[in-house]
Amino acid sequence: MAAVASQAHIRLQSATSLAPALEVRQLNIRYDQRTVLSDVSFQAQSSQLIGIIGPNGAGKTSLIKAILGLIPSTGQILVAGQALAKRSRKVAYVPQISAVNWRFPASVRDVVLMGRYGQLGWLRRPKKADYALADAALEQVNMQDFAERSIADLSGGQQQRVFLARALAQEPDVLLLDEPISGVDVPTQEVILHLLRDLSSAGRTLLVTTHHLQHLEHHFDALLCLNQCLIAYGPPTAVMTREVVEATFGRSLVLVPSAERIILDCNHGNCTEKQTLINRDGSANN
Ligand SMILES: Nc1ncnc2c1ncn2[C@@H]1O[C@H](COP(=O)(O)OP(=O)(O)OP(=O)(O)O)[C@@H](O)[C@H]1O
Repeated sequence: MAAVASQAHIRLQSATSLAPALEVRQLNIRYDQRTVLSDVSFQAQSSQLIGIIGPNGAGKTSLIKAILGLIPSTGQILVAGQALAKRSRKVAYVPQISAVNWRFPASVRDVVLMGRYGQLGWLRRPKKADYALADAALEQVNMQDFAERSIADLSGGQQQRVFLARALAQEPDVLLLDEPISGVDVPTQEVILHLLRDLSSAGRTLLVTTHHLQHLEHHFDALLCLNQCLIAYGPPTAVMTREVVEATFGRSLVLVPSAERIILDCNHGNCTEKQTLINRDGSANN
């Protein structure tokens, strides 16, 4: 009997190890009577760093929230081949900083320890091992010297790294990050993007929403282009075609890197539309 049970366990293990780190099947999201995302299906593998792009209102945040089970949706979400409900602790979330209100007093270490609560339950106190994991997560994002500081006293970029540490303290296999490089300066963007690459190199799967189009080719393994449905999914060089960009953003744009800025320019031969200059910090000048 024990042999049969252990064979079944081995079969389950090999089935789940072959499964993608994350699989979304025919996902539909509606708010009230309005569909905001329809029929989205894709797979993400271990060690992949995936950018989610699309215009305002495309459904990027909604996709992340649906994967986390925070909003109702239909379809299937599988984590390592199992239903999200069984593996939810293996999926961590880093919210958009602007969506978080950190006015209540909490130290950086306390915020990072919150990443352990899923494992602890609300009534159990953190143990030595939980503090060790929280401190290790702070070191990973190079914020160990700030452990005793109040989270409210940190800059946006520092807070972003603390939220990343909180997610890491959860020991996730899949990390979902909502605009982690928005609202921070260029050097901090680079620090965060390199951190994300280190995490994916260590075997994690990362899905990252971004409006910073200039980072796409250098930093992401794959892009998921959304505009109320999945327009395209694949390596940046394959995905960033004129047709896909037009279908995603509603007009044809060419990304031209220059030393100081990226020029988003209309690609129609007879179009008189003005250029949009996107600065390296992501802000736009028309
Ligand atoms: N709680 C909600 N109730 C009703 N509609 C919502 C809700 N949250 C989002 N929406 C709508 O769903 C659509 C998709 O929003 P979502 O925030 O997912 O887009 P997004 O691509 O993340 O946009 P942005 O780039 O502006 O952050 C939008 O039209 C938005 O108005």
